[in-house]
Amino acid sequence: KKSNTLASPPRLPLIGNLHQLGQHPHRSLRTLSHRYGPLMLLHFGTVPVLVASSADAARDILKTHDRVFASRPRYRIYEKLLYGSRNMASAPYGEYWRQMKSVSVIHLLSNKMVRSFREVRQEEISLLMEKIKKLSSSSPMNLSKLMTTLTNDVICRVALGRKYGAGTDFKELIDRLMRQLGTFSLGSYVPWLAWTDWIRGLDSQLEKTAKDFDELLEKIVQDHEDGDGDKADFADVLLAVQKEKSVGFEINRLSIKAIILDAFVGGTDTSSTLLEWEMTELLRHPKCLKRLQEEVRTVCKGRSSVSEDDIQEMNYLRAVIKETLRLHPPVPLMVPHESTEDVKLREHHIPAGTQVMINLWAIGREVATWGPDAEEFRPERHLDSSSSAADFRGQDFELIPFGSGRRMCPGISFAVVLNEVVLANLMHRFDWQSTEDHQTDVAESIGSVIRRKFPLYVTASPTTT
Ligand code: HEM
Repeated sequence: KKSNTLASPPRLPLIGNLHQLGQHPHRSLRTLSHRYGPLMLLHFGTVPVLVASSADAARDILKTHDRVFASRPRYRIYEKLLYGSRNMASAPYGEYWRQMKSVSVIHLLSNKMVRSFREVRQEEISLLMEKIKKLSSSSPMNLSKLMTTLTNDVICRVALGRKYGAGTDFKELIDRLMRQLGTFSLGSYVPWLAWTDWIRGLDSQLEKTAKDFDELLEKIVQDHEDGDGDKADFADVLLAVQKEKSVGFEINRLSIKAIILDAFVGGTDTSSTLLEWEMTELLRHPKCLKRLQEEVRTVCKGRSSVSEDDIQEMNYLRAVIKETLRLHPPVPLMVPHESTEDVKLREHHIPAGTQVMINLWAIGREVATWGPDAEEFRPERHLDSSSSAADFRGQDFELIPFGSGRRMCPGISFAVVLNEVVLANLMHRFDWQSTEDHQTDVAESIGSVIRRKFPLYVTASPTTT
């Protein structure tokens, strides 16, 4: 292996390695990496794609050469659905992205803003608890759906100041958007095959979704301009930033809508998926469920709900969350990156314009890091500080479910606070049982956010203490 060409699985003309991705690319790519190594070069159509499948390879890309790999590929689907990629998540690396990011980090997703939405979280959790209580007396309930509604409602209130439930079909619209973003478009990789997308009718569907979404966002922003503006949701804050012109760049209407869109695209499915997998794994591991319940109930003895101040003392809760993020990173192949310059990576020459996929799912299951029981759900491993005290905030490359480096998820604090307090309340208030055939069901959906293939049905009974 002295040559400095990267290992590549054999490819077909035209489509390259696309046929090897299968239904679940994170799985197929891991299998390929066992044969071709933690750093391999594939071709999606004619596009070179570097695939990293180990913590070391991820570190080389996201830390050592962070700046070179900080851009995003242009996908037709993103261009169509996300304001010509003028949202933060799909903007190419450069001045525009930097400004969008600084507006988000300073004004929308800072710890101070996250704290300011505490009441929103509490209210929505109370509503969820009421709903579950009502449903608990009848047949099994669809917990997946309840989790989706909760995260949609929280993000709606935070971003837009109110829920868009009955009356508008906002939920259907988000659903449609997320489904289409996850659609694999052959035309993105084989440009001269773009007509196959057209034949599939994809293009006109994408255009319709983009138009529907834009009309809705336009109306919402308009409402905020006309309103009294005493609340401080994302739309209010962005309009104020626009007025002040204080960030040194003029944020226009389109950027405002694109940033709001980012919160929905980046925050809704990811957050509900994590809750879904946490409950799935806990139900499959009753001992863990019991231990977590005991912890939560001890800390919150005598109180009817868990508050955010209580979480501090819940070590096992944090271990359960970490373990779920390890085995089920909601975005298993991260969001694709692209290099902007030629670079030498471990003796290999990587030309500018190479796409990069980091297989977080494979990294979380590396035996070299996690030991022979890497495939097992065992939260205890995170309590035993000697073996692995890996944090998931981007410093420890064995566990980077939110990415790392310049493009790392800016919504991490937002997501973690919500996740902790929802899960703790679910544990505190109810006893849980899965319906039998779902006990072992860990089948996965397709798309870029990987949730359960089938909804999680459970029965709940209110705790008596
Ligand atoms: C459990 C929840 C979440 C997970 C697992 C998650 C994961 C990720 C990952 C893996 C990336 C890509 C990082 C990279 O390319 O290097 C990302 C990017 C991003 N996330 Fe999250 N995320 C979550 C929640 C959120 C929330 C709640 C928001 C906003 C309210 C958000 C907004 C974004 C944005 C805007 C980006 C793009 C950043 C950029 O391209 O510069 N995410 N997220």
